Amino acid sequence: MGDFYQNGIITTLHNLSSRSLEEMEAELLQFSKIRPMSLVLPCLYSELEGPALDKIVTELAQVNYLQEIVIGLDRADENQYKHAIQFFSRLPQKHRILWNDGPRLQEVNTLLQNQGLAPNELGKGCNVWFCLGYVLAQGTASSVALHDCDILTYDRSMLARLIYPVANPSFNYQFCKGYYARVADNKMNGRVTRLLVTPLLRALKKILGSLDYLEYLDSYRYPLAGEFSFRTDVINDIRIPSDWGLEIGVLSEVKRNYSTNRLCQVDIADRYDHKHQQLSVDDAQAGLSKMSIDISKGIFRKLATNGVVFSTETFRSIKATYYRIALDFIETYRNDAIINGLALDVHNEEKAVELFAENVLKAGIHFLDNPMETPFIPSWNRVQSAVPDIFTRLCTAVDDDYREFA
Ligand SMILES: O=C(O)[C@H](O)COP(=O)(O)O
Repeated sequence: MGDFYQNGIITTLHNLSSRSLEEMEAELLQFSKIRPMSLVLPCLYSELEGPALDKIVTELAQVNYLQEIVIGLDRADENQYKHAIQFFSRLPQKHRILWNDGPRLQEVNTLLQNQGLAPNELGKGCNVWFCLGYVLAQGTASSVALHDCDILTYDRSMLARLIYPVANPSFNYQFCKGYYARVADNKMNGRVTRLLVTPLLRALKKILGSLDYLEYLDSYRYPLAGEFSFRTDVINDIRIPSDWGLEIGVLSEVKRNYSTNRLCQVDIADRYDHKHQQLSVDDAQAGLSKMSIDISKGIFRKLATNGVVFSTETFRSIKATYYRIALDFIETYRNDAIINGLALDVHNEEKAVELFAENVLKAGIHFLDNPMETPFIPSWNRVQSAVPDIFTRLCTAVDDDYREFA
């Protein structure tokens, strides 16, 4: 059991009791009569062959309060799509798979591309965007949860706790972010969150002063968590980035659209482990290196829309300040690890910080050189106004794929 401290400017919902999952699920089932709930699962075909997703599906098969599950399937050919239909067939809930690479959804994509409305980068952001469009098109869910498909420590209480704050009709939340400690195999993980995001936010506060946006982002205990939930109307007006800035981008968008007392975070698990990517020191287009560049660019871009003026010199100071603060954080993490009997490889931590420091500067310079570049996919409101029958096209494509191959 943790503490009950409220940090920052959004509500934190802690895990303070040993309340049974069954009791919580019984409540969720009641809520579902007033607020039908949907789950969105963005996944890669390779995750169907990995160790996490099979257990996730087994757990989800026991959930009785979900009205539908929408699975976004990336990087699958026809046979793999057919296999996916079979793989998910043990879900008793109504479920649909968006075969993103299939000819029907590709045709929808081309139509959007011709109007300049399609995502300009493939990946999780694009996958999530199409899934959310499909949820809107169905028009029946009023609360939606979304989580990653590589969670090795998944159990269905994660979903119950994640969706509860936006499912309980007596709560006023529009958006809720999950948090947890990424500790596994006796190690502290979450390298980008611990070593890039938190020290970068602290460095920016030191240089730019205590801006509302920075205080807000710093309130999230795990800003990069891929687990969040929201009321369906949030989808209409949200612009999400197609790159690794997805998580931070969603946090920025909900802050722009709602007052902070409609936003919260919830403790969803004691432990969390997932697939780990390479640091990728030699390739800025891959792994945690690309992630750190996309995230830094996303934060700088958002600060610019809040009136902050950047120059090469500012970015040099941000890099230097970030570097110093991040090194101090390594010491903090090291001591936190020691008191808990965990391992922490200080050399690897410093290697990551050196790379992230370079990338903070790279991201800054890139932003100055390309001020008009935007990874944002248009909101569904805008797409609907440009292509009024987009939802019918989307649903028809997904349903026809299913009919043809199921
Ligand atoms: O959450 C993070 O910081 C990144 O996803 C990297 O996580 P990892 O260090 O646990 O692989």
